[in-house]
Amino acid sequence: MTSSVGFVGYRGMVGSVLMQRMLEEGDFAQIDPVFFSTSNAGGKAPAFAEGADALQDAYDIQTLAKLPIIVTAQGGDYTTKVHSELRKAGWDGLWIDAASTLRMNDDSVIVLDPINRNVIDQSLTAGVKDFIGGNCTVSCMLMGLGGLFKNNLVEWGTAMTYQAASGGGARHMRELLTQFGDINSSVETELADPASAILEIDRKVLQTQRGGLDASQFGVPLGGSLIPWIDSDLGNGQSREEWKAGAETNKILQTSGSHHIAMDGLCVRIGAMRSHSQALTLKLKENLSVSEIETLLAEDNEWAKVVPNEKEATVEQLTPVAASGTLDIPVGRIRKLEMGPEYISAFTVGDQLLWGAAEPIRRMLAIAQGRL
Ligand SMILES: NC(=O)C1=CN([C@@H]2O[C@H](COP(=O)(O)OP(=O)(O)OC[C@H]3O[C@@H](n4cnc5c(N)ncnc54)[C@H](OP(=O)(O)O)[C@@H]3O)[C@@H](O)[C@H]2O)C=CC1
Ligand SMILES: N[C@@H](CC(=O)OP(=O)(O)O)C(=O)O
Repeated sequence: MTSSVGFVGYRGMVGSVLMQRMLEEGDFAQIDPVFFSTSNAGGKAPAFAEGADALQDAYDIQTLAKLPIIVTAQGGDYTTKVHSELRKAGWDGLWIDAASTLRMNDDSVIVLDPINRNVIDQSLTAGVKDFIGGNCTVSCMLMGLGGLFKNNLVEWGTAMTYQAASGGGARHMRELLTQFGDINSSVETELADPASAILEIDRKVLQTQRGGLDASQFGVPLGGSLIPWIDSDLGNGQSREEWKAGAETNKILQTSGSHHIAMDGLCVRIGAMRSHSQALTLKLKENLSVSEIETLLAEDNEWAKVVPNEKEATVEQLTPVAASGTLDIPVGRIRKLEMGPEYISAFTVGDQLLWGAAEPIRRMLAIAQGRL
């Protein structure tokens, strides 16, 4: 039996990855999809959805309200505008959303089922209606290190992130590539001549970075540089992206009281394309051996892939290039730190469009429909 589901934002970057995953998994076999657009109501439904009706207006509350489930990857502004109107109109369907807007509301659940399936199931039973995908960095960290977090073994942690351009959206990815191209062009002649002076190349590159690059999306050049601030300024020295680490980790795990896990760190944008990486320092509650830790991580979920803390394996398997386009979450560089036997390092990488955005909401839809 099929059931109707509304999809908003299906053609954006996150939405496209979501559609691709749903097609790969055959999810549409049990869904009667209704596609919405904020810009092209009446236009053709996407080609992959044979037989689907024309695009509906994503701001038409009456049409939306006929659906038992709405999945959106349209963005926070859309959620802010439409979600409250729908609820005010009495709609009590399930709202499954990639945007951060509703994440920390008391009546919403952050979904990452390999980590908090119990919370999701209890919430569905209790009548919760808003299920929201987590921040990409937080979701990827918990997928890689779930074996420690779920077993209540982490006292506190810091995450120093290396976040890809895709976190800003498609235009940011294009800007990064254009910058790389323009930097290369500015020294093309010198690069072709093996005898040219490297300091002259360096001078010209810097000159291009400082004045000759289009940086309208990121605000400052990212190609050949980095940006140590992501999302808004909370005014207390912390960025909003950094705040999410503690807030969302604890909400996903439903920690309370003495089980609260202090999580903080610095979030940095780097010139990677679509996988976010992070270097973690964790203070554990117990003195576990490295092999015990690796076993816990490897056994926690089928996507966490422990990479031995050796040079060759690390440089081959623990990078954005290795992780991008896959559901694997490589986790490595696990070793005891000088600070004491309970202090460990770890490094993890995850495709922020898959586990970081589309996959948790795809799976939430399957759970809500009893398919997972
Ligand atoms: N980027 C990320 O890494 C993450 C994003 N999110 C959330 O998902 C939201 C959507 O992000 P993202 O997918 O990057 O946003 P996009 O900008 O790629 O897409 C959002 C919407 O823009 C409209 N649009 C206008 N022009 C185009 C075009 N040429 N191609 C495709 N779509 C177009 C589409 O709406 P329409 O069809 O109605 O015109 C689309 O649904 C974010 O705002 C955020 O809340 C969550 C986690 C990670
Ligand atoms: N802020 C993330 C992407 C994102 O959309 O995060 P959130 O879903 O928490 O707003 C990044 O820039 O890498």
